[in-house]
Amino acid sequence: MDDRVRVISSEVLSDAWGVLKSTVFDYRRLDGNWERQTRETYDRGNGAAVLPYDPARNTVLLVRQFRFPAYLQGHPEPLLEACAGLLDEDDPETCARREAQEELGYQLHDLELICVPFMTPGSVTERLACFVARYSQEDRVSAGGGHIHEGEDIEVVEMTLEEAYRATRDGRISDAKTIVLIQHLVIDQARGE
Ligand SMILES: Nc1nc2c(ncn2[C@@H]2O[C@H](COP(=O)(O)OP(=O)(O)O[C@H]3O[C@H](CO)[C@@H](O)[C@H](O)[C@@H]3O)[C@@H](O)[C@H]2O)c(=O)[nH]1
Ligand SMILES: [Mg+2]
Repeated sequence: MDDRVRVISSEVLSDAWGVLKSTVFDYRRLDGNWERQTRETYDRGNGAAVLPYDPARNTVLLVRQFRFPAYLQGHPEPLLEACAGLLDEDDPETCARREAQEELGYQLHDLELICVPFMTPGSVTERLACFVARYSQEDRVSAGGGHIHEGEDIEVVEMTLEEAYRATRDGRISDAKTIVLIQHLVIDQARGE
């Protein structure tokens, strides 16, 4: 795309938790004509998410936490999500393991990278490395719950994969990364993998 995009100018609108920029650029359309556009982008780094699965009991581990942006949108309750975090300085797998210890209180095995989607490509720069992993009850190392001093207030929720899938259908789970990972496990099971 480098021959179809020419950045003209970029302005930082906010540099607080993340960096919000407004960029003016010329874009060459499919018909060959150049068009000037302005787009805002929000960059707060990349992240990793992991859905641990216990094949012996057919269960998954999730976190339930308050998300202010979802609350603003009228979501009545804390969100049920796959455990996730921002990479900071870590590679995606190290981040996923770290977040699983901090938020879930579990040490995970056999992490498998499923996909690295853009979650909101129209405005947010972030890519999210999505993993599944294996766990058993013996892998519990702490109560989890996240960092209190960072305002995290996380409940660990275990449910059967079947129940989690039903929750993606009836709206109890409405977080995209979580839906992708649950569907991945369900499809693998249906294919006998
Ligand atoms: N002070 C402050 N803290 C913030 C702000 N925005 C988020 N935080 C806090 O910073 C912490 C970040 O925790 P992580 O576990 O590292 O990230 P996360 O919020 O769970 O993000 C993950 O999930 C997102 C949503 O699905 C993903 O988009 C992201 O990639 C990541 O994987 C959370 O306690 C969150 O409340 C902010 O504007 N200001
Ligand atoms: Mg998190």
